[in-house]
Amino acid sequence: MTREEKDGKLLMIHSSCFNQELIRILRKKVAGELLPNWRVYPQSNLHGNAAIHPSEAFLGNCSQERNSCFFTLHESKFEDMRATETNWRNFQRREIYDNEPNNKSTLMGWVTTLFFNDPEFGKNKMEEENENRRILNEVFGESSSEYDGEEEELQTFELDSTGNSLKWEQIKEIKGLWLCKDFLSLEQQSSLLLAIENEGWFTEDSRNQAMRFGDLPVWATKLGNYIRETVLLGDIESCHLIKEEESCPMPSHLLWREPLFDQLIVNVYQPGEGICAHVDLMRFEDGIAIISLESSCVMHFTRGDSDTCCIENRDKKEAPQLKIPILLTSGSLILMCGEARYLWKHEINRKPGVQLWGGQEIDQQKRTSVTLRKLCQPE
Ligand SMILES: O=C(O)CCC(=O)C(=O)O
Ligand SMILES: [Fe+2]
Repeated sequence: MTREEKDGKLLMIHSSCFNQELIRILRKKVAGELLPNWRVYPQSNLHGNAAIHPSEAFLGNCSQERNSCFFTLHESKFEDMRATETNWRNFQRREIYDNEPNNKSTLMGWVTTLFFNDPEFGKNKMEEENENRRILNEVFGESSSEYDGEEEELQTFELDSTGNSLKWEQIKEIKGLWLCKDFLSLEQQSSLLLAIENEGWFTEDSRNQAMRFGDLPVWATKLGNYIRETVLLGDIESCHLIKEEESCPMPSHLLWREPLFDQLIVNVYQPGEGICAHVDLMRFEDGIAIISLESSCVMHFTRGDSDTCCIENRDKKEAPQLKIPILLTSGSLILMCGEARYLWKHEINRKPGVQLWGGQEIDQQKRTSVTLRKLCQPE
């Protein structure tokens, strides 16, 4: 165990004006540059948000009584912060400001660190630790490698954030549809396929679909967390939409729900097999993710209600239905929110002659997809 893991440092970020911009700053500047191994998570039972070291040691209360060290960050001081990470015990308070060069900067929040090996702080009672761990598990799913039973599964699927931004493409014809082409590296794709294989769901050829509700396998929870990170860190291609909520692959009210996903479908398609045009059932909330593995395919989107298709076409008889093709390559992720989720049907027709891209027919092999959704809460 490294010193860092033993220390169980917890970095807590507080903000009264929590928004996407703050999260981006945190991800890029705090988690990405200063502490490359730290992750930013939402914190449902504390105010603001917390960045937690991957060892995800313990969850502590943020209070003066518990001897926490306060500091705040200022954009111009990041270099300085990197150099003086060990000085955080100095109880300095530094603040996070937005980064508008021409405007007066506004305070966006502040950061607190807790050092669990601090002699004063380290007198942790066992009970308290267990309770803290329970809360962590509830919020993030079990993730600590200290749990014996998970060891094997953890080894088969790791999604360590590189802290790098991945490119997101907004599909301009379909509001709420975003594509992240390089979501998973080749290595990550193989380890995800291995994790799926290890579930033993598809040992019989006749089975081509597996579903899980509620507690998802660890690898699926990790996948969900990684989706969240990728959205937060995302390199978003210049957008034609100006409204804040529409300029992000997942609106914040969906991105920060807990859990992000609690329903999983793995579909396996043999060449020629696909899925009919449909809108996903209303029992699922908004915000649906599909990860594609193995053979590429073209997914077609058509308006669910053709009457509302295009205003210009409404009066014309037999107006051609708008059909938008999206190429889903292996390792890609699409996110469907809002109109893309509710007003557009999606389908994969892998019959010969239909899977065309760039004027060429796609060479079809086996395709696997992972769909992650959140069940609606019962009324
Ligand atoms: O396999 C896919 O890519 C799509 C799956 C899908 O749309 C669904 O399960 O509802
Ligand atoms: Fe679907």
